[in-house]
Amino acid sequence: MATDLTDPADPTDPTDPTDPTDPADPTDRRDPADRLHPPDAAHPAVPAIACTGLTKRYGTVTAVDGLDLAVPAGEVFGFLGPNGSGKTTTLRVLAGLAAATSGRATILGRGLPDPRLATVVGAMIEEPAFYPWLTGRANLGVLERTGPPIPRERDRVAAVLDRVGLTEAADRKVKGYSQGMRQRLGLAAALLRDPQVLLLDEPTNSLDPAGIRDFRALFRALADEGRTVFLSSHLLTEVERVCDRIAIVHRGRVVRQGRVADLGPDLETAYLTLTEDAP
Ligand SMILES: Nc1ncnc2c1ncn2[C@@H]1O[C@H](COP(=O)(O)OP(=O)(O)OP(=O)(O)O)[C@@H](O)[C@H]1O
Repeated sequence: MATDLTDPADPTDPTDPTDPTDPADPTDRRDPADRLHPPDAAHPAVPAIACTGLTKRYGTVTAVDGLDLAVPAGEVFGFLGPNGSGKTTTLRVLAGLAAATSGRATILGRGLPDPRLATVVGAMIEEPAFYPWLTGRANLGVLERTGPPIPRERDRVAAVLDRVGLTEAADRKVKGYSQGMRQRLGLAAALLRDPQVLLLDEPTNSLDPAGIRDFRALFRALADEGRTVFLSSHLLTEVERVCDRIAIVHRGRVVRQGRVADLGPDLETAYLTLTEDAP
């Protein structure tokens, strides 16, 4: 992906979406997504992720159908829905891997697509691709050298390998990795550039119980650091344990979003009721 190193706060940058307007100003009639700010996750008025009428069609298939979403910064947000309801497609659009057919999406106030987001968004979507004949550490080294700039840290690769519990296996070739180890390496790759927003597609689906527990703690720690973790999942119990809020998507639309506690005592019942005519 091309990298634009333009200073986002540079007033001479014509593409700079920074807008000094107070986002809480009730007299400002513009679309909230147009009242833009520097990419600052700590700014409470700017949702980390916002979608308005987001639509993605593949030929005659409408994968995402007018999806509205608001994900606050600094939280773990669960994106739930039946098979084929549009979760991965939404994540692909948010990660810049697919273009929306219509509608609007912003991350940290920046309208998509925006190449500058490559430095503040980390993604693990579908099966992460790695060179099988290289070690996990070497694969991350390739990403470190080829992508957008990386935080100045003595050994960033070692730090993220440690964070996902892969230090011991770091010098083994990826072709010998289990599914769960690949998933850990995928998360390490997503964390490499110290992102403010993480987009994770079913990040725990190959992990053993200890791995799920470790990832849960990691997601919470990332959110406590002010980052936003947006994850899709079918594991309702896990989502209940780790997420602050959720959205339930059905046939490409959000049918419910809010705090987990507000969905009633039983997330499974709420989910099944809202998606009962799913194929
Ligand atoms: N590249 C594509 N070409 C055509 N149709 C696609 C493509 N990608 C997704 N779709 C269709 O879009 C719809 C949504 O798919 P998507 O993968 O986003 O669902 P999902 O909610 O992630 O499903 P799952 O829970 O099974 O992973 C499905 O009908 C799927 O067949």
